[in-house]
Amino acid sequence: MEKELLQEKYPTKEAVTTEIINLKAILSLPKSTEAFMSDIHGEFTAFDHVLRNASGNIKQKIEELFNGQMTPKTQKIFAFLVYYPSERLKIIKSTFNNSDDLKQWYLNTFDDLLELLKYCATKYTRSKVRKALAPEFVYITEELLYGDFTTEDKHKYYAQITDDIINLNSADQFIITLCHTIQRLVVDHLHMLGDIYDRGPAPDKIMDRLMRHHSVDLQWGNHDILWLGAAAGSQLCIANLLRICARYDNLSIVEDSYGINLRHLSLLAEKYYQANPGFAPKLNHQTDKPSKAELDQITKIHQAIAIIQFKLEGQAIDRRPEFKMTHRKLLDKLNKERTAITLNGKTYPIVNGCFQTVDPKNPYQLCPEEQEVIDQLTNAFVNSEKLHKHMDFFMKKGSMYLVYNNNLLVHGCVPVDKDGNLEGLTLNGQLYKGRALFDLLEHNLRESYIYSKQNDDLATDLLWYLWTGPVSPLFGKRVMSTFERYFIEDKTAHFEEPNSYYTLRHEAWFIEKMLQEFGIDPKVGHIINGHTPVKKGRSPIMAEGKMLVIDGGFSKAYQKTTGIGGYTLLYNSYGLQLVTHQPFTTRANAIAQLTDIVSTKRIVEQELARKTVAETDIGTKLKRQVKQLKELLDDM
Ligand SMILES: O=P(O)(O)OC[C@H]1O[C@](O)(COP(=O)(O)O)[C@@H](O)[C@@H]1O
Ligand SMILES: [Mn+2]
Repeated sequence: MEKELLQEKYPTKEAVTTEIINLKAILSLPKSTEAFMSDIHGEFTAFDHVLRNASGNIKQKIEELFNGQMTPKTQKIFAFLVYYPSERLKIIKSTFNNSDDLKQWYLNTFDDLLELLKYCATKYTRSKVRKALAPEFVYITEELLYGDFTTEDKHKYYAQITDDIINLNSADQFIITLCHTIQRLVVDHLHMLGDIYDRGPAPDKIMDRLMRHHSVDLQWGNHDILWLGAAAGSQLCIANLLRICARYDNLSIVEDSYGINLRHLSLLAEKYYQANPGFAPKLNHQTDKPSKAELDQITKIHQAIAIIQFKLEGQAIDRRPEFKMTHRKLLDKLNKERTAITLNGKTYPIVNGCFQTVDPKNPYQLCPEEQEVIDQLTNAFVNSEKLHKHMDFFMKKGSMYLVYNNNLLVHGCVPVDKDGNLEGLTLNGQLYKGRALFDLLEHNLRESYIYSKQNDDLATDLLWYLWTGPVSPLFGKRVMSTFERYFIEDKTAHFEEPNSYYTLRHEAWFIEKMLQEFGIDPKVGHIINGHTPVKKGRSPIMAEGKMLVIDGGFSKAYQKTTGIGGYTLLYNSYGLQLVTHQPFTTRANAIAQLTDIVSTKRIVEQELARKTVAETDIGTKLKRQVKQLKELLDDM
């Protein structure tokens, strides 16, 4: 802060001294808990559950506090009240048949919740706890929380407060807000390492939830870029996004949640495409039950938008030779009959072909109806109010990477060659690699988002590059073999060669080098990635604990690969811990059966002494403020 501003804010010696004491007290508090999650892929209910149980932390705190006083079963019932207060209150209350018993239950529950809240609040200043309380209950909660119950008068006074809460019918609301405050205090800050969108059914609800979260940052994932790109007017992103929504039977997100009309696309699909097993949507058999007619329609839309995508990609590759992607132009490699394709000297038969709108003489040209459809869609995406609400938030809280408390947070990778040298992208004669590549891509993304009317300028094309380009840090593979996966049976043609980063990241020297590139002390820092599901039997902890991969498969489609339901990484004053979650079934089931999904917690790194706020990024800022205040005091 400027000296003049400080002087204005703290005009007297007393004011300055008080603030210095305040700040120093905060610096000596234990470091608060950060949670890291990644690759939620539209699985809102599982995500919401993990937020509510604070990645298993609430259960642990209840254990620490009430072991010996509550049986494990009572602890579980209590924990679920904290996670789902409204729903559990209804269930619990229905078990009482007289008001006296209910009143006793309320009194006991107030006591237990206040004790738990007090325990969770020890790390924070009173002012921070106050901010986490519902305004209408601040006064009462503070009285009960910090009150002195020793004298008889006081006792009466507190009994009066709790009586009033019950008699004025505020007991349920009081319990609900106490539970929410506990949820909020247990994890102080949330990092989301990308891929909120695609595959699962409710990314929009995740965004709504995040927008209400008290403290969050986001690192963009390759799938999120498709939605940011769509809002920024990138037709390539729109086509890819719609293709994936059709593939996972999720078109309703686009139509119902974001109000984008797909009628034109559907009419085009109906006109040109037929049933085709290669384009039948992947269904989540627990929740999806489309009719035969709906399935037919989705299958046709899926083909129509895939072909538009392949055509638009060919055009972009020609427009941007600097992307070095000519090998990804595939429509012109089909034989005349469109029954075979020759790639890298090898000919493969085509299965499930649907090239009826592809003109062999001009394969990348959209037919007039396709052009009309994609233009209409672009207009709809660029103008969707709800989409912009979510994407504005993504822009505000999001970035390509984040350096936070000595950790580097990146969704995918830092592109390198096989020897671990930084690999880059040359644009207008200049090579961008490492941190500069991330900064360049972020700069262009922000530019393109502001100027959403343009849809084939470099900044907009770079959004598509982020999704699929050979040196994209968010994608991390040489090619995305979407075309081959649809039309070629031979699995060898589906291979997507990963960047060398993914082999090298097992080695400590390499991670140290990458940390240095981002200005982080390699001795204490870590890299945290999402993006690549950690396969069954493999460890998410690599390079002597310096590299952590937290894509544990929140996405149902990937749970077979990972064998679990997802990871959360926690970083608190004691160190780093990795929490494994079991697959989540349904919210109703969790509430009724009290099924928690936390299974194990693994210590990644333990601090020798408990870490304090002084040792964090915020601590550094506060120390700077203390220094300035001391200088001010000297001048007074
Ligand atoms: O599982 P699907 O729907 O076939 O998608 C596979 C595609 O997804 C990708 O893995 C990208 O998505 P992720 O970021 O989730 O890995 C591509 O590399 C691959 O071609
Ligand atoms: Mn990803």
